[in-house]
Amino acid sequence: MENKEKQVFFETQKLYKKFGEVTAVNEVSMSLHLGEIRGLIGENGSGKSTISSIISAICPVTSGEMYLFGEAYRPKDPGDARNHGISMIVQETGTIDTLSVAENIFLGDEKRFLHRGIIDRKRMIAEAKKAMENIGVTDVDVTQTIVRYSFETRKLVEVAKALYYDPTLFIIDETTTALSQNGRDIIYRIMKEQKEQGKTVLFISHDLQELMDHCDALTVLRDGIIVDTIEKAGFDENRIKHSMVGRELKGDYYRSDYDPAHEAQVMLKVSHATNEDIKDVSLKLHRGEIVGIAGLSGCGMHQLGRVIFGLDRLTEGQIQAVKEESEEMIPIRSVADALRNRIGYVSKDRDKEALVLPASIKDNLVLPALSQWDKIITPRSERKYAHQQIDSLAIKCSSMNQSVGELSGGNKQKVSFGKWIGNKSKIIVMDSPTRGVDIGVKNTMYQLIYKMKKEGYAILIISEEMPELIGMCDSILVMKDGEVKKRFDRSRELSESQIIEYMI
Ligand SMILES: Nc1ncnc2c1ncn2[C@@H]1O[C@H](COP(=O)(O)OP(=O)(O)OP(=O)(O)O)[C@@H](O)[C@H]1O
Repeated sequence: MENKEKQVFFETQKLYKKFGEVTAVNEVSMSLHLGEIRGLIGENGSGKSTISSIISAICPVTSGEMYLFGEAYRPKDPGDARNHGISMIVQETGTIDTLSVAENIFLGDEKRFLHRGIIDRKRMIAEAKKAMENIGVTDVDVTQTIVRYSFETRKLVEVAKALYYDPTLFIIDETTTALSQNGRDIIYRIMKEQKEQGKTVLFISHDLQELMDHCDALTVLRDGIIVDTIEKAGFDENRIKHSMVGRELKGDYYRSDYDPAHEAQVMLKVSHATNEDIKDVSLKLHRGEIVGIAGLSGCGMHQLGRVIFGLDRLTEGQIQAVKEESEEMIPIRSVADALRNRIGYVSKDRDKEALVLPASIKDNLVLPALSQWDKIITPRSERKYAHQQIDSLAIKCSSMNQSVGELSGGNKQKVSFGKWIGNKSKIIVMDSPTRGVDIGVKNTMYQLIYKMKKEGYAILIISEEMPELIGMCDSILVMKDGEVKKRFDRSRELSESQIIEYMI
């Protein structure tokens, strides 16, 4: 049932989008009202990003019409959409590494600072500062290159950029699950402010709870078709889940035992690890153990994952991994050391660090396995391996030869995760492993992680999602200001608030 009291200002009629043989969006007709926060939910690959990209003119439509305040709306490009009052935050990083924060904010709109044929940099910097302050972020130097900042800060720069243009429709595509609680709170506050000003937010997320908490209505997509639109009064977790996947989701979401036991053998040892982001971090990861790392943005947890995989260097301390079939500990100083010693790493920044976007799904899945397979690799064994991963993770694709860049965000994440499963890596660092993954597949991933524990893998999960850490880990280390402040062992009584106390 559509909300009748508020004014409809935006409509789509029979939007249709095909990518080759794939129908991503199928006759989607929806209306948005002024002053509402509308959630868009659906399984990975159900068409959410495609619809938003059509609305914001990032992606051309195959057929169908859009109307803005009753007038036909056919934007030529994202700049044109922005001029019509529509801005979007994309799921992946939408910023350019080599540019400064200010240049990123005004990318494509530099002409607004043209003065007698040259760009007035001073004014650009002042406006960029203002844009950041508008969203309540004051600790970013807008003259610095954006690559110096964390994933979260880069996302907030995109938010500042979108809001600078005072959009009537602000589209947020699956951004919050990549943010810490602090970053999420900024987004929630902005959504509320937009609503209070009589503007509209289209909010895409896989986190049912946040959708139910913050949205006025939810539109549910399945295979490119709208299957339901539910007003707040009718929000019910089971109804939404059922509507999304078309079946009942049963069983335990996380592991059901509370036994933190693991084997005695140390697989990974971090001793007094120190660099500009982390301070004197020591931990041990045993065979068959899952250790979680919790913390707020800037606490150093993502950087800890990077040093363990040899991506970042230490100034003091060391990382050691056990040598295969022995007790000997080998120092890890580079990615090559990490791979040789069977360490895998699911990066949070999947497009830049985890995947080769133009390469096929098969090649991406097989790549890390190649250096570790000891038998002869044939095209047939590669295909068999890729098939197994695609099936077990329900990767939605037209074939294993499809390029990863064409997949939906959640399906890319499944490839990034699948790369390290089933090969010979025995120590796996997972940074935000279920980012952007729908609830059905999240469940499969948790079962796989648990199975890996039982098979003797040593797993480190770095995550902003506390229920995931509490639900899956044998112990949780809480980081703050680069240091480990507290350790909790798995227990039925452990709660989010106990952990948060040490994060802030
Ligand atoms: N550039 C592209 N080329 C080919 N297929 C594409 C392209 N972009 C999207 N698709 C396909 O369109 C379908 C819908 O993808 P879309 O990204 O809209 O899904 P989504 O609901 O946003 O998923 P997620 O929750 O994983 O982000 C998927 O099957 C996807 O593989």
